[in-house]
Amino acid sequence: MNDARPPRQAIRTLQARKRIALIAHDGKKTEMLEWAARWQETLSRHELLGTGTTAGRLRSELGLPVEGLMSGPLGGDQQIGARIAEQALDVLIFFWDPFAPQPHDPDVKALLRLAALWNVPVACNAASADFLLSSPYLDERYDMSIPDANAWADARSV
Ligand SMILES: O=C(CO)COP(=O)(O)O
Repeated sequence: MNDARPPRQAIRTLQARKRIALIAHDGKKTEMLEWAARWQETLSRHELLGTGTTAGRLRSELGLPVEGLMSGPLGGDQQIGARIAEQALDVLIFFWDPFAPQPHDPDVKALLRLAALWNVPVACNAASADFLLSSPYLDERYDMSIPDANAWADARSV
C-alpha cells in the first residue's frame, strides 16, 4: 500500500475577513436558506462564493452577495476544491444530502477530501455551521497547519 504523506507541515494564516463557500444539495437548500437568513449579518462581513444554484438562491432570496461558480453537477464542487488547493478558500459550509445519491458523488467526495487534506474548517449541517460561525476565530486572523507542498515535492523528486 502506498502510504506517502507530506513529510512536513507549514503554517497558513487566514485573514480576519474569511472566504466562505456555501453549498447545499437540492434537498438541503431550504435549510441552507433558513440558516443563512439567521446568519445574514455575520455572513455579509465576509467574502462569499458558492455553487451556481445555491449562490443564485442566496442572492435572489436574501440579497447576499455570493459569487456563483458552476452548478455542482456541472463542476462547481471541483471549482471549490481547486480554490482549496490554491489556498484561496477559508471555510466550507456544505449541506450535503445524506438521503439523495448525486450524479456527481465523486466530485463531492473529492471536495470533502481536499477540505480534510488542507485543514479547511467544514460544516456539513446547520448545527456545525452555527458552531463555525460563532467561533471567535471567524473575525480574527488565524494560523493553521497545512501540508508543506514544497517538502512533499522535494521528497518525491529523484
Ligand atoms: O450539487 C451541489 C453540490 O454538490 C450544489 O450545486 P448547486 O448549488 O448548483 O445546486
